[in-house]
Amino acid sequence: MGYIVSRSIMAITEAGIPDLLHDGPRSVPDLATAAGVDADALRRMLGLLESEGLLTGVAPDRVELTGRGRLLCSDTPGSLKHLCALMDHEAYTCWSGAGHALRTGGAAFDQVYGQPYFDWLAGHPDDATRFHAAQAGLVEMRLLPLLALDWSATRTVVDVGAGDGVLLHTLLTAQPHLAGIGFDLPEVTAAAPVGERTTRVGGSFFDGVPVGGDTYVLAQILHDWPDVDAVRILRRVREAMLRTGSPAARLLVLEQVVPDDTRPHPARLLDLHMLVLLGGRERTERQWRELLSRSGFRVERITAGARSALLEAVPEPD
Ligand SMILES: C[S@@+](CC[C@H](N)C(=O)[O-])C[C@H]1O[C@@H](n2cnc3c(N)ncnc32)[C@H](O)[C@@H]1O
Repeated sequence: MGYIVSRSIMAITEAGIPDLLHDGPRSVPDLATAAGVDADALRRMLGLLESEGLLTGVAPDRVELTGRGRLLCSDTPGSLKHLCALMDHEAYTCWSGAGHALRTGGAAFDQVYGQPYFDWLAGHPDDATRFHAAQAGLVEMRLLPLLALDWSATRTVVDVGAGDGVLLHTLLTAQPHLAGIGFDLPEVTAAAPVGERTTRVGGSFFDGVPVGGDTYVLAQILHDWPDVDAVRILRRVREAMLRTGSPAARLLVLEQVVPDDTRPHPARLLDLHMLVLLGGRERTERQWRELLSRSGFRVERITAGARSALLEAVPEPD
């Protein structure tokens, strides 16, 4: 019955309740009026979330967020509000096909919606806008390991699967000597804002990626795909790097690393979500090393980050 908790968190967040509690405690009727929701239903949902440690004070009618609950506010550093938007709608509905994923090892989304997720997004621009905005909202934490790197040997960075381009924009703002190429599907690049010193290029990374970069970034891309496709993407990136011939060529992969032990870890949940949504997977360190080696890369370093690990690799020569 865990989804009753997660659906309640999504409903409360979508109704804007955490932001209404941002400045301090409020009564349930006051909150219900401000959010335009039913006061009795709100009290019962808040009661559940109080027992989950997200807030306090439902019975005395002085509702207040806890530190965990604050993660649902828009302006909390590392806010998870965007994750709620990302896990809702089609990302939630496709879990009704979890049995299909279990039987076949492939995406449940394709069975429930009749086509692969990124194809479906291309035909549903409003959902695509929500998806890319939610991804962009999570970039702030995702790119922290990138910002800590030495960028002095890089002139041009190619963000492969750049989405809205927020990661590239933030990186270029922090490193004013860099130019950027944001590469994604044509319909995504067409809808994305063009930042300063940035070129947008549309195409599929299964056909090839732009040449001309010293550093190539793959942020939350490879986990969308099973190994056979991830290797195809990595080989395309390596081809572009070898054709460019930059002496500073490096690949930066921002992804989860699934722990080898049995302790609970968000990467385990994301691993199954990638399976059900896309037929993809999260990987252990050993699996990452094997995948990159099979694709012609040598892993130089793996650094743990707050929300994503950073894998640094260089292309092996032909
Ligand atoms: C999980 S999002 C990651 C976005 C971004 N890198 C980030 O960290 O927020 C995956 C991205 O891959 C893009 N994508 C999917 N299939 C693609 C393809 N065949 N060629 C290029 N980009 C693709 C999607 O449009 C989406 O922007």
